[in-house]
Amino acid sequence: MIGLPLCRWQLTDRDIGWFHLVGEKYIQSVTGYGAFPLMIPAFGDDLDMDTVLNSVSGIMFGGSLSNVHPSFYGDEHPGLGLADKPRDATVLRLMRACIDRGIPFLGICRGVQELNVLHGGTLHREVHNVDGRLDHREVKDVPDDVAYGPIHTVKLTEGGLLQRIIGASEMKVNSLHGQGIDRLGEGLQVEAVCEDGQIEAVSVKGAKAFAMGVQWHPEYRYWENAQYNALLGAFHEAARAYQAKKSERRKEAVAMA
Ligand SMILES: N[C@@H](CCC(=O)NCCCC(=O)O)C(=O)O
Repeated sequence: MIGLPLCRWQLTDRDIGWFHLVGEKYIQSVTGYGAFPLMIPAFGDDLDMDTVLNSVSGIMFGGSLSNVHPSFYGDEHPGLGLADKPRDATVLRLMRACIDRGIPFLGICRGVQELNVLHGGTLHREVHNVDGRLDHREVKDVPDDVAYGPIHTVKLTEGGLLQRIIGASEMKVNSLHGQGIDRLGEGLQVEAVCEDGQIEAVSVKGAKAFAMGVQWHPEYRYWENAQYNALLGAFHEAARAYQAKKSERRKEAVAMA
């Protein structure tokens, strides 16, 4: 079972409460690898962590139109665009727990930004307004497969985990984000950098399990892109290994009882 943390949005003006949701492409990139998605509500401090963490063999922190609220990286200026503090609070707890317990995880787009913030890093509020940076935002008024098509090149860190998974020194990726990593969080390893210098992928140094975030969207039609498929496949492989170890430990505990 792969956990998918949900966003908490208001979809109607009617007073019928909030909606907790995730894009279907994230669900498909779980079921497509033979796993089942566990939807994790954005309950923040009220989330029953033990139930979630005991159920999953990995967590995929997907993208969202909302931005991480700057108060989570020590900036008290108002946020830009859509906020989702319940998701921020939930995800930061979950990621911390994954790292502590050695549960494999993959952060995608907003997910890599959350990983950086968890490690004390900061975000550029608008990458396109940083000197020398490309515009990393979604190209509007084009078909979906163009908007989500590979648009710029990232260089993979020589000898890094991502480079070993992909088996190349660079790859072309899609780009649909306004924010991005500014100051790198402590304990993170840069895994990929865009041609304009923007950090595009990081992993947790010395992690007990797969612990990586990428700024692009490997879940978008991953079956048509061998490199996206390799990345998602590596995450799912780590989740299967984690699950096998967990089952083994349970069997041993039963045998000892
Ligand atoms: N809002 C942040 C994060 C961008 C992001 O995660 N986009 C996802 C778009 C929808 C999707 O395909 O899931 C930013 O702008 O940097």
